Amino acid sequence: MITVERLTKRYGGHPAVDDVSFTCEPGTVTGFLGPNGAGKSTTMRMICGLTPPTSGSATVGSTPYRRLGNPGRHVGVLLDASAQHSGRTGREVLSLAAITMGIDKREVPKALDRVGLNATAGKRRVRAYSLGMRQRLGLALALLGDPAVLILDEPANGLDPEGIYWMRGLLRDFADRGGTVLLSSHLLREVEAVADRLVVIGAGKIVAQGDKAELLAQSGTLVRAADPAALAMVLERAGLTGTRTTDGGVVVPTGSEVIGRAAADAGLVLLELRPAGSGGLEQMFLTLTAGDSVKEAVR
Ligand SMILES: Nc1ncnc2c1ncn2[C@@H]1O[C@H](COP(=O)(O)OP(=O)(O)OP(=O)(O)O)[C@@H](O)[C@H]1O
Repeated sequence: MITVERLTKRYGGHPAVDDVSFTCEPGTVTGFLGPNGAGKSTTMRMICGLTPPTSGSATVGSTPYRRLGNPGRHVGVLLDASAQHSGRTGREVLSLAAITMGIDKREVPKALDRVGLNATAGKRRVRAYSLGMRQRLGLALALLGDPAVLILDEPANGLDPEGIYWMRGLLRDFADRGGTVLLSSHLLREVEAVADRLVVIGAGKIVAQGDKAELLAQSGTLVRAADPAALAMVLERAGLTGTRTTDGGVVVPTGSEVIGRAAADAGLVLLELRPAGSGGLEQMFLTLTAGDSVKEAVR
């Protein structure tokens, strides 16, 4: 369990993280989503005791990270895949961590195997690793102490599609066995595929959070008509404001019945009328965290 209460971090007068509160429950994957510079890394660094908060608090299993004895046995952390000493081999990185955590070194080959790094990769120096291999090594390190909680900052960066699919399976399995996962990304699709809950942050503030299915259900109705101009007029007359999707539909923040009746009254032929689902979440993400960097996030 991770509990974040009113965390705030100011740099100079600028709030990088502003009054952020959320919890991550055992058995769930929480997707921490926001565009570049939104405050995800700063929040995670505060949870892990690396950045002191200006105010507020964070606990892992009801204890502040810095007060955890042998923290690697409680929480696995991957904040920066390139933080490892580049002159060490993957095996050495894990062996040193095993000694620090009091873990049998025989666990090291198993840890490498768990993340798809073979014996040859384990003997190579980290400087020769691709970013994807570094992410895998970082994940092996996070999992080495058999923790109940995982905190991962953009772990899919540098992984190829097969690697991303593999990682989703690993995180899903970890949560299904009772683990708690907090996973950040600036890519909606990446998080949406694996998360049970979403926490969306924009400019340091939480802009939405909740159960993924509930957020999807709240995300409006997608409507598409044979005559888009006539649909626009019908919506306007009904006092509804929609957001155009890239493929010609309109997401309207209301239920399907209101739109269906308005269209029927106007004799308008509808081609599609359904819960907006992930398309709506995409629109919500764009609206809530409006800014240029967000355009990249929904690709
Ligand atoms: N050490 C620091 N000193 C000053 N400003 C900082 C520092 N660390 C972060 N910031 C600022 O805080 C804000 C939030 O940054 P943060 O790295 O937490 O965002 P992020 O959501 O993780 O983005 P990204 O995905 O780009 O890493 C940004 O405006 C950033 O410039």
